[in-house]
Amino acid sequence: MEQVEADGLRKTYGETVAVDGVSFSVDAGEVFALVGPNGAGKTTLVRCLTGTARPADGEARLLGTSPEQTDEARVSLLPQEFTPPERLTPDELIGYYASLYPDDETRDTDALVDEMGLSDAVDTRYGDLSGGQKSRLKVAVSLVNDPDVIFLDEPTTGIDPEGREDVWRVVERLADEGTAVFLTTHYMREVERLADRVALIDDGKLVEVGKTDDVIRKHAGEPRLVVRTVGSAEEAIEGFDATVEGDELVFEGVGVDGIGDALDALDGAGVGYDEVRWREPGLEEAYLHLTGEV
Ligand SMILES: Nc1ncnc2c1ncn2[C@@H]1O[C@H](COP(=O)(O)OP(=O)(O)OP(=O)(O)O)[C@@H](O)[C@H]1O
Repeated sequence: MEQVEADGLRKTYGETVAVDGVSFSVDAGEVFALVGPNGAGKTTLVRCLTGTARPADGEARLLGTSPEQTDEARVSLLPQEFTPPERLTPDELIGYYASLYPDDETRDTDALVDEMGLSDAVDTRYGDLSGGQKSRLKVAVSLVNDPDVIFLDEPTTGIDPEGREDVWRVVERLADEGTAVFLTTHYMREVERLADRVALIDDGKLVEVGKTDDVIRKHAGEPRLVVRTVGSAEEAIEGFDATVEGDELVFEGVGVDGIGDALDALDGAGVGYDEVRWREPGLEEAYLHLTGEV
């Protein structure tokens, strides 16, 4: 079932068109990622969908109704700018947010604290937590009401890799349990790991929406084998379908199966090399192509 829908959504601030005719939908159990450059319109789009940037033109629907009429207890929003009071501890903060909802509609808060890796810090004041602990606590707070739809606006910014992994596991579990997750992020690895579908917004418009794998296949370009030659790359290139970049030979379009043959051919031609790199392009490359940055 479609939990979030945008149909021709448009939001202006004076002369600025922050969101410009955006349409898409997010299903239950789906992780939908929104990516785009700074100022592209991501936060504004989240605000239109959650009813905090109104009025907007076009239509936004949340759990089948307008954002203003949606049952708030079934929705959660973790905004970028959420800053809890410095003096509250995780225990107090989570307890406070849990108290805003009926008991049977909240998660087990001890389990939540544990899952977010905060058990050792439950009594530490927010102001004394590390940056990563603060971010994980904010995600934990956004989960207390066990929402059917959750909007996470850059939830892992400033978190170390281990803490990010904790957040990712929670997001995966949420989606497995049927929650619709709307995620904005600047980390393409996060999207590759979590998102069923990705939308790229640039200058207020959706430039691409699709399954993450399809978007990568369509826009990321070819894999590259890069070989650093011992002698001159200019001389070594003779007879090879490659290009020279500095002291390296670059073979475009060589898949993982082709690496052995390419190196055998170099060996056969007596070309020495001391470093070989191969990379399958991912969402990062697709993003850069789509935003015209390469
Ligand atoms: N309340 C507002 N008043 C005026 N202009 C705004 C307002 N909110 C957003 N904008 C403008 O709308 C555009 C989109 O901003 P938005 O914050 O949605 O981008 P974003 O993609 O979330 O950026 P970032 O990745 O930096 O968080 C920007 O030009 C911004 O300056």
